[in-house]
Amino acid sequence: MSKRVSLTQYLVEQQREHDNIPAQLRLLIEVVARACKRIAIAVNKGALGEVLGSAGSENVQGEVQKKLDIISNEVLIEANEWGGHLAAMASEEMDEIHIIPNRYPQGEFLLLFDPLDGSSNIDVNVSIGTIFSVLKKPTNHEGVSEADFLQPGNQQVAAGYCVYGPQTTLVLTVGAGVVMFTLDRELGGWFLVEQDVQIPADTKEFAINMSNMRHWAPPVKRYIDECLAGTTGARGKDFNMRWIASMVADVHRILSRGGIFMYPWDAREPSKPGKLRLMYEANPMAFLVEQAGGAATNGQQRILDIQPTKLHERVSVILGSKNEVERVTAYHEKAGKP
Ligand SMILES: O=P(O)(O)OC[C@H]1O[C@](O)(COP(=O)(O)O)[C@@H](O)[C@@H]1O
Ligand SMILES: [Mg+2]
Ligand SMILES: [Mg+2]
Repeated sequence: MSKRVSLTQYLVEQQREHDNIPAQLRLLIEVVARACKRIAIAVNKGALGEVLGSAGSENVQGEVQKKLDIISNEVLIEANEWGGHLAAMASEEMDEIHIIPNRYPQGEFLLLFDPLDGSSNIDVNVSIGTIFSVLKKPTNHEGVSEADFLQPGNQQVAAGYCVYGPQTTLVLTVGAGVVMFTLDRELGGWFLVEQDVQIPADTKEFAINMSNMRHWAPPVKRYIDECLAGTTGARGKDFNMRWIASMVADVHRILSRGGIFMYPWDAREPSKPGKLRLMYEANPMAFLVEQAGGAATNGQQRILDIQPTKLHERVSVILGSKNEVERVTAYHEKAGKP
């Protein structure tokens, strides 16, 4: 068997040879990876660990929280609080930002996460995940506030996710391509399995929740109608469809073999730009997808260029294989908003 490269080894080598991972960021990524390992263990125990089912509470977006949403959030907070790398954290499951308490050393980074993505799949034993994003705290003032988090995604210094599926895999970018590490449960370590991940520019596979079709805007309807028409329509080729309902798992498939993922604006709640969260879901995934040669827009503009106005902001998401994303975006441009 060829020599295995561990996550630590990979990060240290990147730091030494390419100077693209400062020591504090490397340590922060390792802490997040350790937290994901703990979440993976809890996910794996399932009913035996009494982690399934609803927690009986609601988060700031009015969604019912699952026990694992709360457990994963607590694991990430606890693991990252004392390390000295962070100034504050923000989570899909917390109304407000979590400032690192004074009793711990303060760091220069901000960590944002969707602790458990794909909550509707927890109890049915389908792949779920954790998504994270790292920003630098602005240095022009003392202390930290929510406003410090409101940076466009193009300011991210690292982003990634962990997918808890048949394998537990950590996918990471620090702005120099995308790498994947799989957890070896016996050894308890992460090992490099994929380097320089690339998304093919063309695809014949789309992912969208088709049950919302009647609520879509015309450009999305046009694109999907053309895919469904297959060889008999404008595209002249047949398409396949996949929808896992865990963004992490759908994006992981796209990073592995290409495809397009869409959770567009729809008319069910017209005042909301979309279902997915800009800061915890769209930005980190857009960073990864672009770093793998793909594209990510909200139909109007590059997701990474959106200036957030609030922490829990939602956004329409179209991402994956470049040529397909550009096609859907062009359909939006022709049609005007949304
Ligand atoms: O059930 P729907 O409407 O198809 O939504 C599925 C989408 O919702 C999400 O589960 C939202 O994430 P959370 O589970 O973190 O709330 C995405 O992962 C997924 O793409
Ligand atoms: Mg999510
Ligand atoms: Mg979630």
